[in-house]
Amino acid sequence: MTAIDLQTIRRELHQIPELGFREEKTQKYLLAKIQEMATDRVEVRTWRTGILVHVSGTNPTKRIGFRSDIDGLPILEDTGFDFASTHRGQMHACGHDFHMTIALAALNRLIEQPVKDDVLFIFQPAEEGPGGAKPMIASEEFLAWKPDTIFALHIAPELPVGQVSSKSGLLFANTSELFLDFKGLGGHAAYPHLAKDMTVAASNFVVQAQQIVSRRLNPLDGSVVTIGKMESGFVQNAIAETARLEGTIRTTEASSIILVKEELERLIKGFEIAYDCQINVDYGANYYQVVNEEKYVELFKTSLENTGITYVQASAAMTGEDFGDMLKEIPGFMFWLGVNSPYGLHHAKLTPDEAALSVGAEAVETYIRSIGSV
Ligand SMILES: CC(=O)N[C@@H](CCC[C@H](N)C(=O)O)C(=O)O
Repeated sequence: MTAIDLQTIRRELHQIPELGFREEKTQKYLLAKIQEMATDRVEVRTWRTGILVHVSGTNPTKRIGFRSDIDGLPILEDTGFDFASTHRGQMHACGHDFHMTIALAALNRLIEQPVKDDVLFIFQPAEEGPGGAKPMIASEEFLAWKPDTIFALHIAPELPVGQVSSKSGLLFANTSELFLDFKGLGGHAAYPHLAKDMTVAASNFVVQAQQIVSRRLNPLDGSVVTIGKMESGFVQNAIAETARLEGTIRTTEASSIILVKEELERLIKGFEIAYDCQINVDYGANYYQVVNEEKYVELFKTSLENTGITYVQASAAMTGEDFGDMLKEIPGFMFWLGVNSPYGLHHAKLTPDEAALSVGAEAVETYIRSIGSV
């Protein structure tokens, strides 16, 4: 595939972002591209909205897995691109359009020039939520082709094009989604003393929850509680009877997720008394931390030595990834790919540089060749 093809594919995918487990158009698009390049060495299976592509090696002793996530986010795009999302309110704001394009490019090269080992390309749905990795790796389709080692990449807006980055050990945090529904007694805006105002309760809850991180957890353990969405009431002159908070918990220690949840539940009990209301909590999806195995990070670093790609040491980040659930079962690693965007991940103006597409494809192909041809 030429640089032009990569740009076209990325732009076409960018226009059709879909939320987790609803990636029907994306799946159809990917299947058509895979079909164009398939030979008798290639077998394809679908799992829900995901796809598994198996490329048989010439003399296999193991199977190498490369995973790309395929879903978008519920974010209203504001890039001004002439190839912006055609699905209003949904955007590839986490670079999964890049991840898929790079996977297709590497797949194409591996089909044209196979290695000794088998290679499995995994197009996984629902990374942003509710989590596709766990159910996918438990599926019959996946288990039939379970890789011996696995890897994945994620775009890094803050790194320049031409740079990749990783580390052994912890790369990404443990996560848990957080959904809170408040129910009190609504009323007229002019009579606050006769109502139980859920806007005030939820607002105070957001502030108090921040103190779990600063006052209840060991400061040496990294943790984050972020409320990304808040909704309450219907009109400016009525007291809100309901409120909803949506957020996420992140910790660098798997056990700290439990502590944060215990503290949240204490807070909930206190708020129910203080604000005379009911609060329902739902923890949604949980992802296990991404832990890279040193051996594979070293092999990756070595594989890049004769390319123009620069490897730099990463620090752990509080981002989450359900790829952590794959790495818990299958040894491997994940790396960051520099894409030099002035706006970060999950921003409505994320603008990764398309020059990074060929860098990503080269890094993936080079690594597979280096461990799959020996
Ligand atoms: C790389 C990245 O940005 N991943 C997401 C994963 C989201 C998990 C889940 N929906 C949650 O918010 O806990 C991230 O936000 O880090």
